[in-house]
Amino acid sequence: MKGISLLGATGSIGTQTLDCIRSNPDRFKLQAIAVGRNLDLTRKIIQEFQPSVVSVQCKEDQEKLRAEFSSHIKIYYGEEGLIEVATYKESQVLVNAILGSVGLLPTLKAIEAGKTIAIANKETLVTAGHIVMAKAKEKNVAILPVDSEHSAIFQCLNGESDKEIERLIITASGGSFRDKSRAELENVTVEDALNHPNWSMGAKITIDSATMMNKGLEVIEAHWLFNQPYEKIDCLLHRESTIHSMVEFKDGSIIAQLGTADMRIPIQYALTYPERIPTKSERLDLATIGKLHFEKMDFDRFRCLQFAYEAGKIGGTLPVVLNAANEVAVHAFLAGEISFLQIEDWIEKALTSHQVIANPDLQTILQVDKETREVVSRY
Ligand SMILES: NC(=O)C1=CN([C@@H]2O[C@H](COP(=O)(O)OP(=O)(O)OC[C@H]3O[C@@H](n4cnc5c(N)ncnc54)[C@H](OP(=O)(O)O)[C@@H]3O)[C@@H](O)[C@H]2O)C=CC1
Ligand SMILES: CC(=O)[C@@H](O)[C@H](O)COP(=O)(O)O
Ligand SMILES: [Mn+2]
Repeated sequence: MKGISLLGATGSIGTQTLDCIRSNPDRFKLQAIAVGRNLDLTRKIIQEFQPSVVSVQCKEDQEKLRAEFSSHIKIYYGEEGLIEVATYKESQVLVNAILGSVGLLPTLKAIEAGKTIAIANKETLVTAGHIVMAKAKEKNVAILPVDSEHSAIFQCLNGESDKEIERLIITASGGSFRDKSRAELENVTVEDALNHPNWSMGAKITIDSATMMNKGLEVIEAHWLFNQPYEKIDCLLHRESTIHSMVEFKDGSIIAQLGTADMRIPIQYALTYPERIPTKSERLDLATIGKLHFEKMDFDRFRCLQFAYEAGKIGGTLPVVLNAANEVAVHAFLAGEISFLQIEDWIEKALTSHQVIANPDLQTILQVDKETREVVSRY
């Protein structure tokens, strides 16, 4: 039986992880969960899965749940709670499906505690990939990708050594506005942006997909997970999201991973790796799909992707700024405070005004993250 700690249990990846656990009660036991503010769903999860540890975002909610549930369930809140969940002694695996850079610290603590990490949260690797991967190596801890593209690349690589790889090819759906010109983007609404053509996901990543920042974050994530230089990481527009990503090898062979747009497949693979077991997911029917389409990525059209490549290549604290500015700008867009195109303006302004610090330690990363949020919130 594999004990699982789950950060972000009430979210899109979190609830799909619960579905994988629910489908395999003989294999997995949900031991600990962290959630944000969705108490109604949290109550249901506690009743169904009876985790030993629960963490909520704020003290007020901790008090509410403490009054409702038996003292056998330990209820924490805030950063301390995230760490309690991530390092819970009965869990072998941490699924990091929380939103944003708040996922970094608990992940590092879980690595120190020797937990296997199933990582969906991109922000952890984007902001501190050098620290996370070094710590994982030191502690001999596996970092297993959940993000569909990275799971695809992981499966295509299947243990091939670095020197066999010619390039990684990350596919991109193009998001909600892939058929709009830049002029047409001037007046798009939040509702339009949240209408992803292929995937059902949380609001923030759906906006990232529309700006192409999601692909930018994935490029940086791939750089760290697969130890490849940015020059060997390409993106390809593929509107069907049927091929989740590919690897081209030295001999010219390209290996691709395909599947339906159902995150339960990569989530479950991270939980059962190296085994594969059945899922309830719909099967891919290529004869019905008929055709797959591919287009070159347009970096003028999708400026956030260009920003991410530049930030990744320069490195240091610049990816921290990229991520924090993006989180604040997307939040402002979702709140109706700025337009869609202002998201990239805010990110560009934050990047160009930042003095890069090379090889930052954890404290510096957390400080730059905090300062960037403060600065960008005042734009
Ligand atoms: N959705 C997808 O298909 C994919 C997502 N990812 C990545 O996975 C991560 C999660 O995405 P997704 O599931 O879509 O996001 P959602 O917005 O659906 O869920 C986010 C989760 O994090 C919780 N949360 C947010 N802030 C805090 C906080 N400060 N403290 C504690 N909990 C918090 C939310 O709690 P609550 O709702 O209770 O407030 C919720 O459980 C992101 O990094 C995303 O980029 C990667 C690949 C695919
Ligand atoms: C499901 C998943 O992994 C998302 O990151 C998804 O890939 C978003 O798709 P696009 O960013 O390609 O629109
Ligand atoms: Mn993805």
